[in-house]
Amino acid sequence: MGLPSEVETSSFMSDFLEKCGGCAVLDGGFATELERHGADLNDPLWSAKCLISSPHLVRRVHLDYLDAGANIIITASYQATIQGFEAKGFSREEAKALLRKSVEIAIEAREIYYDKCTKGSWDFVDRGKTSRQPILVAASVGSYGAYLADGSEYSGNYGDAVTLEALKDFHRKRVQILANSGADLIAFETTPNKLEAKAYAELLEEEAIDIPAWFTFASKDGINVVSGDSILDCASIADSCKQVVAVGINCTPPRFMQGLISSIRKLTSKPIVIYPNSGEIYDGQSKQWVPSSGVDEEFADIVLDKWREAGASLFGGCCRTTPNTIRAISKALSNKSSTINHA
Ligand code: MET
Ligand SMILES: [Zn+2]
Repeated sequence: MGLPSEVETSSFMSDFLEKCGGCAVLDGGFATELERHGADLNDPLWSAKCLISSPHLVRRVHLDYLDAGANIIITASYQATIQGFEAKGFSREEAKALLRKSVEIAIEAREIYYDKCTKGSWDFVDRGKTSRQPILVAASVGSYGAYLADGSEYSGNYGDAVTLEALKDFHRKRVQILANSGADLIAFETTPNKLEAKAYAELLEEEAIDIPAWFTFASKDGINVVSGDSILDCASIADSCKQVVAVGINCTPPRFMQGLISSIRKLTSKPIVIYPNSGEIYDGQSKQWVPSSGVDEEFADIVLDKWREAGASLFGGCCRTTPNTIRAISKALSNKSSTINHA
């Protein structure tokens, strides 16, 4: 298959959003939900450990989020790297197979869910024609800091020795594999600094990656990304990259979202994707989530309205959010679209 035409890539997300009724629902905290099912993720591979030890749980969590109303599910590859698997004693080929497996499990969950919907609901059969809720599988790519598992994921501080070329080399093979795995898009998540965003953009271009991607950044202050780089600079790197079909924020307290969405909106006309965490703060030293001193509203209707007005159109949850969060988002959005349709 050749490169998608620019027109095809640029309409990918708007076409999908139209099919979803204007806004799409993402899944919620993946690792969080694995832990709620009993997985022990205290490991350098974090959630990717379950690709080895409990793939059935990975499938279970994808299904839980699909049942909750997600239109986009994100694979368990956030902290899955060839380097990380090799450090565990896997061969290079086995490491690559584990990366592919993260996508295969998500695709399998989508098939199971579609089957269940077709068999179980009259709503899906319309005069002999089966209409299905569109579901995308997004292959997760976490940052170099996530691989280091030393807290730099949330400081964005890699030191001067880590150059643009080093970051590109670190991510290159994984991105190639995920791009050819059957996933619909690549989700570059929790991006902590401008340098890594630039590395992703250049990689997509150099490797002629032929599936779309989104870039989401994390922020601790609602103004900059976690490294202190300006969100405007980061968003403009994403905006200039033709394979990027959405730009946004993840794993950031809900209270910062409105301001960040407004900033990003000034820089790009691409769809804006947001999936905040619960508002608690991750302490990289103790590897624990601690309550924050700020005030966070629930993901209630009213907050979603503000985020929509500010310009976002894809909504989900990150760490410490659960299928209940996603169910609430899905319900709030479908209430809105039925109000609009019946107006
Ligand atoms: N998709 C990842 C997860 O939910 C994002 C983690 S952000 C630290 O587990
Ligand atoms: Zn998160």
